[in-house]
Amino acid sequence: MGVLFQVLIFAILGCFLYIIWRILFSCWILPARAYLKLKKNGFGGPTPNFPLGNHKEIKRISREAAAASSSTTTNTTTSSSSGSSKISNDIHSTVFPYFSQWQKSHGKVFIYWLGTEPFLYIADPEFLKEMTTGVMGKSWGKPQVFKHDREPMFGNGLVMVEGDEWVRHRHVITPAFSPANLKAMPSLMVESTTKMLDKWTALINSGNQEIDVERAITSTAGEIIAKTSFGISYENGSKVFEKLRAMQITLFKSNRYVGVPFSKLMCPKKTLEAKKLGKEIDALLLSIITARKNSNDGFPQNDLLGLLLKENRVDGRLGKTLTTRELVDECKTFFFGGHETTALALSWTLLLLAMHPEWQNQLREEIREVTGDKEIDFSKLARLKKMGWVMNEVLRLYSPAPNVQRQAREDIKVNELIIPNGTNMWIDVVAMHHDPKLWGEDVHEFKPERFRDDPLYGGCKHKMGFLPFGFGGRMCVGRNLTTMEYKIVLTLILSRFSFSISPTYIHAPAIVLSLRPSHGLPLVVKPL
Ligand code: HEM
Repeated sequence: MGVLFQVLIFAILGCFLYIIWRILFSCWILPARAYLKLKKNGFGGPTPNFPLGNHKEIKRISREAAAASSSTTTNTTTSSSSGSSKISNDIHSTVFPYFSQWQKSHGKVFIYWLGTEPFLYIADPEFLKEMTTGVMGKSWGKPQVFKHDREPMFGNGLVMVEGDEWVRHRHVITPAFSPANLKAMPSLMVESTTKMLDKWTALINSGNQEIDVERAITSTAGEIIAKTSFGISYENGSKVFEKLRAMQITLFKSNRYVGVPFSKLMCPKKTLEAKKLGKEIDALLLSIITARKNSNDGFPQNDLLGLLLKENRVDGRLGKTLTTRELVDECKTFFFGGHETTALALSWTLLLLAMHPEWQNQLREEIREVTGDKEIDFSKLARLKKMGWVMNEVLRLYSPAPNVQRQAREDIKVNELIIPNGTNMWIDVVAMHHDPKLWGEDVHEFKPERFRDDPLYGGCKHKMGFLPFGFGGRMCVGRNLTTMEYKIVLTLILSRFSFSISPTYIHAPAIVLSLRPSHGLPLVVKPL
């Protein structure tokens, strides 16, 4: 009995010590090792504290920036219905105040810490080029530390998968976005946009001239992606959207301590809530996919789901196919990645065009030249050149995807430096898009003509300095679809309405995963 008891005590003690060792190893020893390796390479950065890393400082700087900007809100709010001179496009220090502050002391490449996770911050395009040259798309990882938060949103969809799995997913999905396959989509886009604009007319006729265009466009972009991805109505798709939105707010608006050991246990309610919403979305999407697979008429629709099902790309016997479970995750990715970013690109465009009525006129003129007062001919969209410049300039100033993330899956050599396997990277797109050294002293001005002689890079002094759709093999798969939607929706809006900024608009861009206007975008809209 006594011996048995002793063995039991030793076993319990052994387990306890093992758990303590595991915790110390992953929370302290591993991060300390990574820290030393990065330090040895000469990277500087703000001093971290265990176990919060730089979270405290991030929160302090954000608080101070918010207080400073709220005291100047009255200044940035427009003073007249058409006035806009006080809205500043210089947004980096508002949306990423801590990076903006740290850049001043540590330069454009440094290390900061989210909890016990070191991140290499990069806002230097030359460093980015050196680092990424020779690393294939499939060799990049996505930071493990974000996966927990992003999993309910994107599952194991294209945005999250890595290695050979990423190659398989990308191989299956890319053809669905080819220009030939997108041909069926413009009519769906016109239908949804016309419905939105008819509502605007009705609102105006009933004496209401102010419209929150961000809300309206987000809803329309949702309807468009629901139709172009799944051939379903907005009414059916809206259930998915409501849950996705609720999940986004739960995950990204709360005070979560990402990277801090056991931080998930600190907000168990939110973690469970996000998991529950994720499961509900999966069930809804699975029922849509199953209904399509079981439908007698095969997969006639040319929406993204139809294209993937038709070509035996799901549950097929060929090696390069997706399982139904994987397709659910891809659908979630299209739903989320596909509507919010496009809606934001359009919303920020309307803000900038409201500030620059001369550009509204220039675009209207171009539309007339290209369409000749007829309905839009989709084969002519590429001829809307100025609209292309405007789109690029908006994506530069207000990039809906404000950063790109990577994690090294092997040691990466950059000249004499070694970035160790496992290092997280945060590429600050907003910083590079607002860097006067890359764009000139007029960097914060809305000047679409930058892209006249250099349509791809807008005269940026470095080709890696303009990254609205990311870079390398993992560049956005939906950019053709988005450009088509952008040009169609904007053409229809400009053909029917002119708009100026409402006096109630408050300029407060903020990051909630994407770059959004915090208080919507009320515009004064007038029929032409
Ligand atoms: C203005 C609109 C859009 C912007 C600004 C945007 C931006 C981005 C960015 C920055 C990335 C990350 C690239 C990287 O990691 O290097 C990305 C990836 C991706 N985007 Fe978009 N996107 C837009 C529209 C869309 C649309 C309409 C869809 C689909 C319906 C879509 C689907 C995806 C997918 C699936 C990926 C992951 C690609 C991969 O990792 O292989 N995006 N996007």
